[in-house]
Parts: sequence; structure tokens; C-alpha cells
Amino acid sequence: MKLFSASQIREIDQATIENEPISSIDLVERAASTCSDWIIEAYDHSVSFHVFCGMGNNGADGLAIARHLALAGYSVQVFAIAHRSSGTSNFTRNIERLAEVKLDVHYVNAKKEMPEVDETAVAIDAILGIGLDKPLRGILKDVVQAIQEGYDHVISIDVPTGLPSDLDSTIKLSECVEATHTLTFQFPKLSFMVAGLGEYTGDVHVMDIGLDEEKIHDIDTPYHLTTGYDVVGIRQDRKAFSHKGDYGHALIAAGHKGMLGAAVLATKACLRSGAGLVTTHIPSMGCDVLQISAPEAMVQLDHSETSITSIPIPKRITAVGIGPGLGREKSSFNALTALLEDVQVPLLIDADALHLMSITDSWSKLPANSVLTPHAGEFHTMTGVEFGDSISRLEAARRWAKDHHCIVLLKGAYSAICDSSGNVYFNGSGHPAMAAGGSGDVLSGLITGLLAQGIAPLKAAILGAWLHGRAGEEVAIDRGEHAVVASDLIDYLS
Ligand SMILES: NC(=O)C1=CN([C@@H]2O[C@H](COP(=O)(O)OP(=O)(O)OC[C@H]3O[C@@H](n4cnc5c(N)ncnc54)[C@H](O)[C@@H]3O)[C@@H](O)[C@H]2O)[C@@H](O)CC1
Ligand SMILES: [K+]
Repeated sequence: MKLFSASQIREIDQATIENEPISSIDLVERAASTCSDWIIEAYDHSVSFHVFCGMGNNGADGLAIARHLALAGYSVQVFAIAHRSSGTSNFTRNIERLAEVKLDVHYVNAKKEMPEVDETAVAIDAILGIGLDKPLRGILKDVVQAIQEGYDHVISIDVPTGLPSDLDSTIKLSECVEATHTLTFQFPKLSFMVAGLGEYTGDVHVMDIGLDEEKIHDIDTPYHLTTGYDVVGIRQDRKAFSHKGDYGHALIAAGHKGMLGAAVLATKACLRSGAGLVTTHIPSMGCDVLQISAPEAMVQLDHSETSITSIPIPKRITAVGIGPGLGREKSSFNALTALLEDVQVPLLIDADALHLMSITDSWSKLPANSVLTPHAGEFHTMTGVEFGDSISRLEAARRWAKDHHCIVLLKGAYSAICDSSGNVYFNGSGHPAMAAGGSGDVLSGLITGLLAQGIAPLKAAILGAWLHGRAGEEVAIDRGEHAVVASDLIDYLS
């Protein structure tokens, strides 16, 4: 799915109005109906809705939603926030239409005019959407604060009020509604994808409001969000008369004394990827551990008992993944450097291998189209980008992927997969339950296995991240989000 900036969304709205054709007021009505249908499905009549509306089109959505909810028999109160002297025509027309359901509108000019809140009240935040053009001040800031203080449950329409929609916004986040649910129109907004901003949305629900498909197709954007639909067909169905040799042979180089578990996790995930054969190169002390825990894999033992010191590449290997639990010894760095010179097949580099390459500044040796899978800390070591700044981190990952002709998979919520053309594919699956040690080892084994089957690096990274996230979502449901460990993810790979 493509993701667009606020100005591109306006262009698509406008094209819909002209080409369908549909009037702007009817488009607001359509948007509001999709939201009120969702709300009616999700809430019974024991709740009462306090609908807070700005004076632009986001507010017009709110007024129309209030009308629909009143028609459906809910208790509804409507509040218009007087942040400017007059409303848009869609706002004004929807104020008039409240008379159809005998709803009054209360204008809020000061915080003291905010309603009393009881435990049944749910706030609907339709104050500002993609039109936010400066930080909230005055009455808007006061109202957002009052919503934060007063309501446990908030449904934001399109965008939580105060949250910039774009990644390059110059608006500094100050006050912002922290939503329980965000019902967003047609596309998640770019800011929802990054840490520090995405936290404000709560659960995101994308409302299809029938915007112009042709325009959506025609407008270029570097940003994409992977959905289940996007990964269909990346991995081919198994052929009736095929054998293991048809599905590639992966080599995993992983493990170090005290970190052999990482090699086991990567190996088992690689086996579950569909790869025909998996060989794991480990320090010799790991032989029994690996053979017992992953009997389907072949083991290639290093001369060293405790660390990896040289990595012969067996014949007919079709992809190599190196890094999980590798350790940071000089001898392992030498093995890595030699591997970089020898390797003729797709390569994935993770964890300690990223660290070793960073501290020795060996990036010029990186084969083109390699897949790198850093978490924020590893990416910091690679580039010096500060931990806290997720937008700069994303930009740096885009630049890095371009400069080094590789794929950078920046791990986190909505992992960002950056390619050498400047595109970003945010991963749309996943669960906070996955934020635990070993989860990354599973991902690197899985992607190595996909590469081994001949899937192109970008697609292997996109599919691997998607499958990994889906496993996390499913295991979190079955086990409970606190009890998930990385081995569980392997069991849930499909
Ligand atoms: N254009 C369309 O046809 C559609 C628009 N829709 C809704 O319209 C929204 C966009 O509407 P608008 O462009 O009217 O923008 P908003 O309703 O988000 O904002 C209204 C206006 O508030 C003012 N404003 C912004 N930030 C402010 C601040 N910090 N302090 C004071 N005033 C501020 C600006 O003048 C802005 O245009 C979308 O988010 C969506 O909810 C939907 O109904 C779908 C169709
Ligand atoms: K809003």
C-alpha cells in the first residue's frame, strides 16, 4: 500500500471530487458514515459520546458522525472549538444539519466550558486532521489538555489532534491527543510509522472512503506499507515433483561461547522459511547443542572451540547469513572480511557482524544488494544517528541504503526496509510481544532462508519481516503478550 504526505492526500481528495464526481460535502458524508458504522459496531448504547469538532473539514466529519450516532439512538453531545472566526462551508452545512436530529452545538471558547465527564463518556476527537499547520496554542491547547485529563477513551478521526501527518513536518510536537483508536481515511499517515509520533494513535483502523484509484496509482511516493495483499506470490507454491535441491541451500554463520542460542534460533527459523537445506557454521563447542535442537540442519564446525575464526563456503550454497551471536573478537572479524571477499551469493548481515564492520569501517567491502538488519542501537553504531530521533534515523537509513547499494531493514515497530532507490517499505505486521532477545536472530535466519530460495533481496526482506510480524501477532494472542519468547515465533512461522 502506498503512503502519502498530507499535500498528496489533498490532491487525491481533489481528484476524487473532480473525477468521480462527488461534491466535497458528500465526500465528508461518506467519510463520516464509514466512521459512524465502525463506531456503532464497536460500542453499545451504554456509552455516551462527546464529539469535539474543529472548524475545518475534520470538524465537519465530526459533526456528521455526531448526527449519525444520534440517529442510531446514542446519547451524543457536540462541542465546537472556536479556534477561528468562521468554519469551512462543510463545517457550516453540517452544523445546520444537526437540527435534523435535534442536536445543539456547544461552542467552547475557554477550558471552563468543557463538559463534565462521567465514566460512560467516550470522546470523539474531530478537532484537527491533516490540516494542522502550527503547534496548538490557546483554546486548542487547553481543549486537548482537558481531553487528555478527562477521558480514558478517545476516538480520533483521521489523525489525533496535534499530531503532524508528515515526516518532514516543521511543526514541533507539543500538545497532542493520545487516542485509544484512530479511524484514519484511506491511508495511514506517514507519522504513524515512526517512534515518538506513532504512539499517539492507539489502534489504527483504515477507513476506505473510495478515493480515486487512478490518482492513487499515478502519484509517486517513496513510502509504502506492507499488507498481506502485497506479499502474495513472493514465495512460490511448492511443485509436486520438486525435491530439496529446488529450494536452495542456506549457510548461517553464527554463535560464540555463551551465545550459541542465537545460532540455534537463526537456524531453526531458516529451516522454517522453506529453504531446502540449511548448514550452520558454529564454534566447535556448539556441535551437540545445534544437532540436538535443530536435527534437520547440517553443522559445519569451526577450528576454534569458542568462536568463529574462518568460514569456508560449502559448494552449492545459495545464500549466506552472518552475525547472530557472532561475538566481537578480532578472529571473527577476519573470518567476516574473508567471507565478504569470497561470497558470490546473496548475503545477510546482522547483529555482531554489523558491529564489527562498523568499528573497523569496512563498509566499502560490502557486496551490492546485501541485506543489513540493524536495530536502533546497531544502526547508531553504523551511522552515529541518535537513538531518540526516529525521523533522522529513517532518513539516514534511506541514505545509507542508497550510498551502499544495499537493503537496510531497520528493526522496530513498523520496521522500515530501505532500498537503494530511496524507497521505504514499512512492515505492517508485528506486536510489542516481539520486543525480546532472540527475535532478531529469528528474523535473520528467516530472511537468509528466503534469499536461499532465490527470492530477490528486497522482496526477501519485505516477506521475511511480514511473516515474522504475523508470527508475533498470532503467538501474542495464543500465549499472552508478556509470555512470548523468540522460540515461540519460530513455531508460529508459516
Ligand atoms: N478534503 C476532503 O474532501 C476530505 C477531507 N476530510 C477531512 O478533512 C480533514 C482536513 O480538513 P482541513 O483541510 O479543513 O483541515 P483540518 O480540519 O485538519 O484543520 C482545519 C484548519 O484549522 C487550521 N489550523 C490548523 N492547525 C491549527 C492550529 N494549530 N491552530 C489553529 N488553527 C489551526 C487550519 O487553517 C486548517 O485548515 C482531514 O483530516 C479529514 O478529516 C475527509 O472528510 C475526507 C474528505
Ligand atoms: K482529529
